[in-house]
Amino acid sequence: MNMLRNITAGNPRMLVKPVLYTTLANLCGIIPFALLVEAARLIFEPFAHTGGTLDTARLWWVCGGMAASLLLLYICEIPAYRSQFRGAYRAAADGRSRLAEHLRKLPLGYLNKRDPGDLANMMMGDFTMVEHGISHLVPQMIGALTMPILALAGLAILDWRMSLSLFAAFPLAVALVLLTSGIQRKLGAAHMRAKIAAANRLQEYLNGIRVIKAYNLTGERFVRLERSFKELMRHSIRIEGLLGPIVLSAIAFIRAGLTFMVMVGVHFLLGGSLDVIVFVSFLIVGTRIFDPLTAALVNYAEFRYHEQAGERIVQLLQEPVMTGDRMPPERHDIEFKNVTFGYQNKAVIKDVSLKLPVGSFTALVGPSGSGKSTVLRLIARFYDPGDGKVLLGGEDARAMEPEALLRKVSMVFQDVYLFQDTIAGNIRFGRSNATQQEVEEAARQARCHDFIIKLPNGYDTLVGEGGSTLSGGEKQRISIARAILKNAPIVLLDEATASLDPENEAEIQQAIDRLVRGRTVIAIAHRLKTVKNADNIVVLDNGCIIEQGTHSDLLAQRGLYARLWHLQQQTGGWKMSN
Ligand SMILES: Nc1ncnc2c1ncn2[C@@H]1O[C@H](COP(=O)(O)OP(=O)(O)OP(=O)(O)O)[C@@H](O)[C@H]1O
Repeated sequence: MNMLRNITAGNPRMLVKPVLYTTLANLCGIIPFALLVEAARLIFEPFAHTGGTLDTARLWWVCGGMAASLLLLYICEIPAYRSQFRGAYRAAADGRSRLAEHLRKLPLGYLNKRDPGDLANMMMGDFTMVEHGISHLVPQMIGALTMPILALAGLAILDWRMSLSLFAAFPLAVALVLLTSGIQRKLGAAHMRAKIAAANRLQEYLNGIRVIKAYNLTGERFVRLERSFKELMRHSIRIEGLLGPIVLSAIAFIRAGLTFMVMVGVHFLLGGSLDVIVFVSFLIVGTRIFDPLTAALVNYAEFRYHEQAGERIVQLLQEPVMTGDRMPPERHDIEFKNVTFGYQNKAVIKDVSLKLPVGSFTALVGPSGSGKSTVLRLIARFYDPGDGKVLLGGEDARAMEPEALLRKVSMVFQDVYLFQDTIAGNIRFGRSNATQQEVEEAARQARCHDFIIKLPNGYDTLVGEGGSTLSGGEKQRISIARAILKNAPIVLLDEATASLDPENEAEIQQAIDRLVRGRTVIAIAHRLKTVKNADNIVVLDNGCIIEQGTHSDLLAQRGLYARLWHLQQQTGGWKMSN
């Protein structure tokens, strides 16, 4: 049952139709075969028994029956074929959507632990294996087993001794395959790991191609990629090299069964206890069932390998998603109550308590790695705190439905991701049902309308994956337009202007001013002048709040903020660092 659950990526019920239709088609496939045996019996009858005559009328009926059964077989095979392929592609398409949905609901902490290439490989590669399993391996195995099982039953009626001798070695072949299934599984798992590692290294190579070129890491120097390919080659050779002899030995056992049956048959024939026609029937059937049985064994080994791909999907689908089903309240103040949080074991936010009243502008400043981005991630509930609580409108965010909570939050980060879509489509990610007018109004407020209409296709211009066809400043403004369109009451900003030229910076600052008006805002600031007017400036150091207050309060305290302020005043103040 586990195997069936795995090969269908957790949905074994979808096998019902393909299995039923395929079994039916295979049963129909037995009819011409049985008629062939009957035809052989009729033809050999006159030679086997003195005085026997050829029953031509019956022989013609048998021939007619064979033709009719071929037509029936064709009719049965169509729904079988359709259900196999429809089932396979539907299972993969539904499964991929289910997994994508599940990934979205998993805590970011879980996703961070996994290589993105691993997940991409699972989405495409593992589901392709599931498709192949359902469309080819399952039906082939059914086909390969139906005929021999029925033949065994039919032949046992004719002569049980012969039937037994034909299948005598079969249990040995099955035992060999089953006993080695542990080794097969281990080899399959190692091969799959090597395949995923190679896919990950390839993705890393492609993503980092600019750095690789810039540092001349191409060719032999990029050994990681080469090593992963060689490792994959080694595992591929090992799996074939070890599994091949096992399957070949099993096939040899089946072949031995056929030879054994011939020897037993000759013995009984010479002893007079076996009818020559029965012997001929066994010879016809024996040679015909050899191929499907061999195919069943090869299929089984392949099936176990494909099943592991499904198992990986099933395991991922069982990872617990973020809990919480309460709707967030209409109050939009935020409070951190003694919050402690660490990505792994080390705490990066330590006992932080902080209040962000409705409509206030709070700035987070502090050295690199002090935990500013982590505070934003906790508000958006990308993670839940280890200790303490994050309250939204006075209620614990942990009890809230993560998606409903995210609807309350707009985020503008330094690295903007634009999807491979039109500019309008990208802005509409803020609110999918927005009209063109609303999209353009948001773009105007975000100071990007003017550059958009100068593009060849205006709002319908396609931007590449990751937004690579636009400048950094343009991408930033589109992401602000997106946030303006979303119109959420809470805005999280990771200082967007840090790496831009002054002209772009001024435009983005104006766009941000429009975005934050009247909302609860928390902004990470690297340059202190951008948050001089904030209602509250919170200074973080090593995960702790060491100072907070308005700009003038903090200058008066003469602490870290005051020191950094003066430093930035003297240097023209770029990004703050340790
Ligand atoms: N996904 C993660 N997994 C593990 N550790 C992380 C992760 N993200 C951040 N950290 C660590 O947590 C600490 C705080 O990181 P955070 O990004 O919150 O700091 P920051 O103040 O925003 O830094 P910066 O100003 O450089 O962006 C750092 O030591 C960082 O290395």
